[in-house]
Amino acid sequence: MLSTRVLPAARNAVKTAEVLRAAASALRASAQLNAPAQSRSLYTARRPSPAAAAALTASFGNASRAYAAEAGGKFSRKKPHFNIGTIGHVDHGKTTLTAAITKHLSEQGGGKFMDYSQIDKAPEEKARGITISTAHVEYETPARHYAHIDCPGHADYIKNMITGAAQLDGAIIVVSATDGQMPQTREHLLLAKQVGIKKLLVFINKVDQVDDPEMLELVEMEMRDLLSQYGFDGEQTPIVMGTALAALEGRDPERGSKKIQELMDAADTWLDVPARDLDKPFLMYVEDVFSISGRGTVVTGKVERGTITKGADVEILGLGAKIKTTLTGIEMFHKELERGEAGDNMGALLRGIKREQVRRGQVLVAPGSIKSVKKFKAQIYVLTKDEGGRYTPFMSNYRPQLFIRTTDVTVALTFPPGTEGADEKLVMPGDNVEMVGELVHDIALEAGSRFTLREGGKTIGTGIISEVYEK
Ligand SMILES: Nc1nc2c(ncn2[C@@H]2O[C@H](COP(=O)(O)OP(=O)(O)OP(=O)(O)O)[C@@H](O)[C@H]2O)c(=O)[nH]1
Ligand SMILES: [Mg+2]
Repeated sequence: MLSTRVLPAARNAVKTAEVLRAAASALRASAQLNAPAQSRSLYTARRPSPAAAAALTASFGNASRAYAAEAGGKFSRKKPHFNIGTIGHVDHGKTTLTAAITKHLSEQGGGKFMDYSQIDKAPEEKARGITISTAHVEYETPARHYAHIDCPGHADYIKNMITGAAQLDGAIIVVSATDGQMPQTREHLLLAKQVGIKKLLVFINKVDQVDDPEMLELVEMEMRDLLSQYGFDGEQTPIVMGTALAALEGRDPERGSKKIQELMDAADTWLDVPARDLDKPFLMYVEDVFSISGRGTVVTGKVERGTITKGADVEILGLGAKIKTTLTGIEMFHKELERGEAGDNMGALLRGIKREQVRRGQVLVAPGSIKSVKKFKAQIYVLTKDEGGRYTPFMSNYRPQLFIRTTDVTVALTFPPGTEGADEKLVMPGDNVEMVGELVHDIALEAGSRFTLREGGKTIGTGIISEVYEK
């Protein structure tokens, strides 16, 4: 059963993640303080990272993971957790559907009913200096535990999806039967694709307002076309038609609650729970490098994902390097370990590597699991001046610093080839724009990597990579 304590806790997801990060860095700091001066430990005195880098390297993906962990801790951990959301054009019924789902599932013991007004007054959260209003709602089916995100406005969806402040593993795109697909239906579909959402569900809402069954068929056909157009599975994607309002008001069960049940059954079966960080290929970012006499070169940093065991082959990647080596020792808090895993801050002893061969900004990875590239395509949200961003627009060939993990590299941003009027085109503060980036040094990047753009000491944008180019 749902605990009422979960909801306020969940709303504070971002804050919670901040606290967790602060705690983690305090732990690290104390580990350093406790290190004996002449220790042969892998943890020797560490240079403090610049404050800016510390703030920026914190990945916002963590916020939702912390959120999931926190929420999950109070539910049955046996159930897989899934981050779902409602997306779609203004007024098509996203919030009504969210409320209807909680009502329907609460009647089966799958959570607490949240009425429309509770969801609609979404609290504001801060992510990377950006204010986002997001309602976090929770419920469970017999198969899964869901955290559901509903945003009050189009701008909030854009920021949320790009920053990943409340990451979506999958989404329900709501489309009103009276209007069919509308501009934001398409924009949200495109964004969903760009941020790496693999599968969607469609809910065609307000069927009570349409008498002509052919009209409904048409909306469905159009949606299937549109899904395919944006690279989703237009044929197989479940499309459920119903009325969220009837479900919420407890009338017309044939088109109300039964359809909500159908939608949740489709969510349980069609939407795949993503691989947990632990199951992904190993990646650790290099924060610092030491030479320990008699032992060799040690790098310290955080394991972003995957697991590693002593004796495993790894690759040092980025900033011009691609070096195969073997990890001959793992240490955490002055203890030698056999295994490190996602979330650990560890020291890694590398065989046959000179101190000069490895540096901050590179990564240690499972060989071949990620590429180091200079060029990529990304979806970027440009902060407004009220969000601490630029006061003025920028043009093609703008060159801010790109911050990712422990490094920052100058990037030249241009419009994708074929963009009309690219030479005169302006990017305004507040815009969501797709751009091609070219870095002055190569770094390990892949689709889904999130980054921050800074200029003159302030954050001016945030982005997510949709594609990398090897040449
Ligand atoms: N007739 C009818 N009206 C509905 C249905 N679902 C929602 N509505 C109404 O449509 C209007 C918009 O619903 P919301 O749930 O606020 O839509 P939304 O997509 O969350 O809107 P924004 O958050 O403003 O983008 C409200 O007046 C709802 O009562 C339905 O199934 N049938
Ligand atoms: Mg709404």
